[in-house]
Amino acid sequence: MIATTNTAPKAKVGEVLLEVEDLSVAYLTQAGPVPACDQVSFTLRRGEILGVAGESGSGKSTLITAMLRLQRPPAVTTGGRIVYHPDGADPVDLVRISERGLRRYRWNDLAIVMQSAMHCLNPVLRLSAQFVDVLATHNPSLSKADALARTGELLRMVGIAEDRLSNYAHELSGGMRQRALIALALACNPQLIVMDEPTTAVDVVMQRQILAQVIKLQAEFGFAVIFVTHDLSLLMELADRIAIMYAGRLVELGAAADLYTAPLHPYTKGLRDSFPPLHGDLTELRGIPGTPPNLLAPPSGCAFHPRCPRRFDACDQTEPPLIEHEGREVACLLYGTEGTPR
Ligand SMILES: Nc1ncnc2c1ncn2[C@@H]1O[C@H](COP(=O)(O)OP(=O)(O)OP(=O)(O)O)[C@@H](O)[C@H]1O
Repeated sequence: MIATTNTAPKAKVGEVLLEVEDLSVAYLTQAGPVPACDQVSFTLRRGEILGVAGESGSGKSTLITAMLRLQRPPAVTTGGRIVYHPDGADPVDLVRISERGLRRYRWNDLAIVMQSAMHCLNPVLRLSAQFVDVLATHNPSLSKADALARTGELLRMVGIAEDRLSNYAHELSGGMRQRALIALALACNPQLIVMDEPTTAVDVVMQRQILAQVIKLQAEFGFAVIFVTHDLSLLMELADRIAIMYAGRLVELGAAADLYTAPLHPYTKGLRDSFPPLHGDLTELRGIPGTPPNLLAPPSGCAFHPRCPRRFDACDQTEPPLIEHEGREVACLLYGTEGTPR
């Protein structure tokens, strides 16, 4: 009998897992640094599902790749800390830990499912070989037969029949590849799975199905999830809390239902009104006029002010800090330090 899957002990659900503090990441381009992630801070608890939403180019992928230190040049982490609290051990700062030290946690504790499933699976290896490789690396004493049995179990968990074990990546549909990657991410019983929205090869219905499966597994095993998407209505269904990014900054963070039903930031409201609600009557969709800024030359003050229906005089001069307001965090001058809307 091989060890079955188990992850974060349920009793620990709610404890702090990760603290991201003032994380800044820039792409050092010939035209100058692009501050794609600018002093982002949030705390993630064990077993929590955090959604990260924002338009294309708002810095979501930059944030999550930097969190696991998987960014590639020209991206550079220019400041901040990512404090990971391993189960039963002292916290570590993932920004400063050695590459070797980091390897201990990456995949074992902190797994990521990237946007492009096709490119993450090895095209010349059968699925079975890829899983056995990963399992053997993390548990050298596992026999091949046990590794294969465990692979079958992992694939079943994400709804892939075992007869796919001998398939190559190109023989799988986009949705299956995505599921296979999720199974691979689950292989080492992680504490956290970070998922970037699949942008190609998976339609919206398939995306919902895959996510529903992840949430089911999450409920069973208790790992935390960070899920990145454009689609706020999807997060409203799945996430405990939602973080909204605009031009590399966190502009609102709060409980999913609060943020969706009563958004504070005008950008959050615009984003919400750009997607059809999952339930209820169809309403007219209103996009957000204008386009996200060029981060090489961002607008002065609040980066959203040129597109904001509620801007006032100070908005093009003062960059709003992220403050606490009505139980959530928001970066908008409409909400003063006294906590009252102006
Ligand atoms: N290799 C790069 N060189 C320079 N700038 C980059 C590079 N990659 C991304 N950027 C810039 O960084 C910013 C954030 O990009 P990022 O991909 O993180 O956004 P995103 O919210 O994940 O977008 P999407 O939803 O389209 O994936 C954008 O302005 C983008 O143009």
